[in-house]
Amino acid sequence: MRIDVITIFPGYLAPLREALLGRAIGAGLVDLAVHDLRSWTRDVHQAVDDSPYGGGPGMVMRPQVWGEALDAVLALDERPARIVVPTPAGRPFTQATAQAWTGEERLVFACGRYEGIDQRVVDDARRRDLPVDEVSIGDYVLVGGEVAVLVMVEAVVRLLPGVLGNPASAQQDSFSDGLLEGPAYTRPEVWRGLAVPEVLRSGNHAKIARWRRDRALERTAQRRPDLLAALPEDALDDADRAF
Ligand SMILES: N#Cc1c(-c2ccc3ccn(Cc4ccncc4)c3c2)n[nH]c1N
Repeated sequence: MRIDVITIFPGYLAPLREALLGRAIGAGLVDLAVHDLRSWTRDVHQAVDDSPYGGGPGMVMRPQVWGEALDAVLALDERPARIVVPTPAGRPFTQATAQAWTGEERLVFACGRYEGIDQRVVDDARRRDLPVDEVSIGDYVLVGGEVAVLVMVEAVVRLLPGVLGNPASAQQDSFSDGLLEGPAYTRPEVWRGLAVPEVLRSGNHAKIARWRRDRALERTAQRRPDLLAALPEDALDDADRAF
């Protein structure tokens, strides 16, 4: 997978070259390119924003600069790309989104700042039949798209084959089966008077699996009843319902 990020703060994306993601790049599983939006400005001040039509607070990012930047970055590689525009007004970015994007050959992230990017940039891309997703990582407001890109790239890349040491980890993630994952424990057996649940030390794999499923159902019911309500009919078996 090739990942391109266009931003006025390239340094914000430096963490993508660290740790697990850095190793995925080093192993050739991911190609990452970060581009400074100001490279496509033509004025001495390298202006990327202007006042909003209709008035209101803040500034809006100029369509000319973004249009030229996206055209140039898309032309760098012939692989088909999905354009991703983080925005507080976007559709929710979820584990399902991350999973779906693992099938993309290329992702191009457009990081806005100020009050966002002139809408015509997205409209122009869509009318050219380019796939564009306007997505939000959560119901809170950030200052720009860079942090959202860090979140989304990590969520996607960790799912790519060969990235995680043990692929089973991803299968047991929260949300992978529609539920939150339950509690985890490691040595010592007793810590500050708190013991590891006995069933986890029993060696009885059927009992352990049942206990873990019950804890996941319990935690999901307590913390995210919306996820429980959204489960498909056949997601819960009789043992689950008995819980
Ligand atoms: N994904 C995501 C986001 C963002 C986000 C993303 C891109 C931009 C570009 C500019 N801003 C600042 C801004 C824009 C409009 N209204 C208010 C503030 C951004 C915020 N905030 N919260 C999220 N969950």
